[in-house]
Amino acid sequence: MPDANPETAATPVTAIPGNTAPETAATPETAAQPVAARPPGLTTRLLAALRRDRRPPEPAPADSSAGAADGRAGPAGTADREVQQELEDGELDVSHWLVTYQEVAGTPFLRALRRLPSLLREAWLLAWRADPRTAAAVAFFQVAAGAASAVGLISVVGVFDGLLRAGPTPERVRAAVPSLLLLVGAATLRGALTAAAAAANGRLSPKVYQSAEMRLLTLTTRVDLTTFDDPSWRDALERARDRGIAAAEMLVDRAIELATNVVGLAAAAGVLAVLHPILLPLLVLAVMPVAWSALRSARLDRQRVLRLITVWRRQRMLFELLAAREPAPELRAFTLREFMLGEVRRLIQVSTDEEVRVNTKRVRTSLVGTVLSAMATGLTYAVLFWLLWTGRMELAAGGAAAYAINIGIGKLRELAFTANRVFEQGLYFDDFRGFCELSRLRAEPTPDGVAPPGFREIKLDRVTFRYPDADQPAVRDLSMTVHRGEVIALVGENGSGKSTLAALIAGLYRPQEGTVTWDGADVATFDPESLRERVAVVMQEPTRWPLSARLNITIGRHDRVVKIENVHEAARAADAHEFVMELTKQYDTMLSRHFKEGADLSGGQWQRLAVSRAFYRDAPLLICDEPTANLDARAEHDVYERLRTLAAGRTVVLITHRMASVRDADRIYVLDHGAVVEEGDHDSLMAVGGIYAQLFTLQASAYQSA
Ligand SMILES: Nc1ncnc2c1ncn2[C@@H]1O[C@H](COP(=O)(O)OP(=O)(O)OP(=O)(O)O)[C@@H](O)[C@H]1O
Repeated sequence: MPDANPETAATPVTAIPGNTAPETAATPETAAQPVAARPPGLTTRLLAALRRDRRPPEPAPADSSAGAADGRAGPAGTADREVQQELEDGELDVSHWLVTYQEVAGTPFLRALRRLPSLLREAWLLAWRADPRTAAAVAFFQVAAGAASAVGLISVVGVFDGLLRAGPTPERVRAAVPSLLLLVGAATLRGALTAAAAAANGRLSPKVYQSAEMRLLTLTTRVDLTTFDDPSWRDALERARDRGIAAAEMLVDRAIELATNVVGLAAAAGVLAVLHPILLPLLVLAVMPVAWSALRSARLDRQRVLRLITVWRRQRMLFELLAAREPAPELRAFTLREFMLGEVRRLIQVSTDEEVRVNTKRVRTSLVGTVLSAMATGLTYAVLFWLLWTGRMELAAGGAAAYAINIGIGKLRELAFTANRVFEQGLYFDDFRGFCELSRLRAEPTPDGVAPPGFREIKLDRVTFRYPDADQPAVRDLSMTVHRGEVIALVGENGSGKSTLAALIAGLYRPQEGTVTWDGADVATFDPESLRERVAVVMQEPTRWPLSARLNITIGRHDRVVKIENVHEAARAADAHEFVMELTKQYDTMLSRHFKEGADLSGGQWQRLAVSRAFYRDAPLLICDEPTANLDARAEHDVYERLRTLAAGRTVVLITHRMASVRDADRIYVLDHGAVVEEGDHDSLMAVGGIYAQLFTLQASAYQSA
């Protein structure tokens, strides 16, 4: 899979073998200097503005207008410090990439090495779960290719033995031929097996990715709805989605690479051990500078990522802003194009400077490493010559040993790099695993009970519900009874708990205290899916599904065979039919500008579609959370007329701030701070002269004076 993250996309992470050298790694502080020395940019100020938005307004500094005018000086000059403070406070969290990279950069090699076996086991399990047959095939081909390598190496001994024995040259060549043929055969077989392994891995790799992606989505869609309001879960989701899925795939790929290197190395080491045991430690000695330089180089790379991660994140944010449709009109209206592009250029310059700086360092590292490596290899060969000189080794064995040393050094070098990558991917994969574990714990319970097809009454008994991390309950100690066929209205000021109460009635949230019962049966004993089958909801902010107009209605009951007359009926009931018929392809029009011939709708038209969807669902309980907030007066009137007709035989729970729309409701509940403070029909509530009467009179007088 191509890596979609700018962080990694911009990072050719595969370290370059031989890219060695002792280096004085720049500290993050020194590297951050060029970034900090620049004037604060747009994103910095955007972030600072965001922060200011969330706080009570403060008196503007005297020079604020000047600062805004030049876009650099004045209050913007303090923006970097403010944002830095934000980062330290954790308000603007950029940490999840940082955390992993810090961990990678700081983990000692030996500790990383100890983790390798468990990571390899994980990789194997991932591959096995995704496609056991292909995983087994990859393993078989890799091991067989390694065995063919070993045979090839052993045959080299025979070739040297034949060529270097005493006697006339034609005879020596003849003696070497069988081993040479074996060598060619082994090399051919190894090539074929490696190709087969690559082909099998080509099948396995996307399957691992898909299986990880599906696992993530399955668990995400199964969690309790309140989990979406839990910041730690969202953070875990972001980490798992951004890097975890790709890490699962890469972990398997890197693990296969590692296994291949291990088999190849074992073959070379085996041959060397047979030829002369002292050659084994010599092989390790020869490769040490290479392994060391590989790790140094990788560490340099990680430090670069650490330094640039915020810059890349800002770049990505700006890129999305510039390429998205929603901000496009404002970008033009405020003639922001050049200004924003200038900001992007500035960020690109920062990262380019850093890339150049690190690349120069890596080249220097490589140079020193190569010299050290050459010296160590020279030492290995010196010992080999000494063995030959003193007659401790045959000349033929010496030739084969030189060949095996060469191969072994290559394999060890690759091994060092691959082990490093497995460890790195393992850290990201831990994020994925952590998220899966967390989501399993937060999964919604699925009891065996099935909700009845209908109900006579729904009863809430002393229900209290609190959002995660909220100080106060959104609904507190609330009791009410809703009967079949009634229209119930929930009114109250913003934040009084109406939507939360509606979600509790719909079974979308489970109360922490108290019970919700359908004809006496606690809904907590029902499979939540079966309960929701009986409920239709018009959300306050209905989802704008990027599907055809027809599907936008029929997904209300997606498992029912579509009859076009039912679709039209639902659309007419919500006043949506007329405008849909005016679209280019009527009900087949894609409702997204991202598609060819796609159309977008106005806020009110989307709302009418949402109401149509709920009508089409045809459920005994209909919950409408401000279904007409975006509708014009006539459409609103029509929708309420139809709601009343539709309510026959059903129960409608209506939330609205338009008091005129609720006066015909059978019962009106007035909420305040999550509790019912008034209850009754319009006339009785007006007679009481409480909150309802005040709100109603206020709106009525506003209309009259308008
Ligand atoms: N997802 C959430 N996480 C945390 N708190 C929430 C969440 N949704 C709502 N709240 C809080 O719960 C309380 C009740 O919110 P709710 O949306 O139910 O009110 P409402 O009466 O429907 O408001 P409005 O009229 O503005 O739609 C408010 O204090 C709100 O801040």
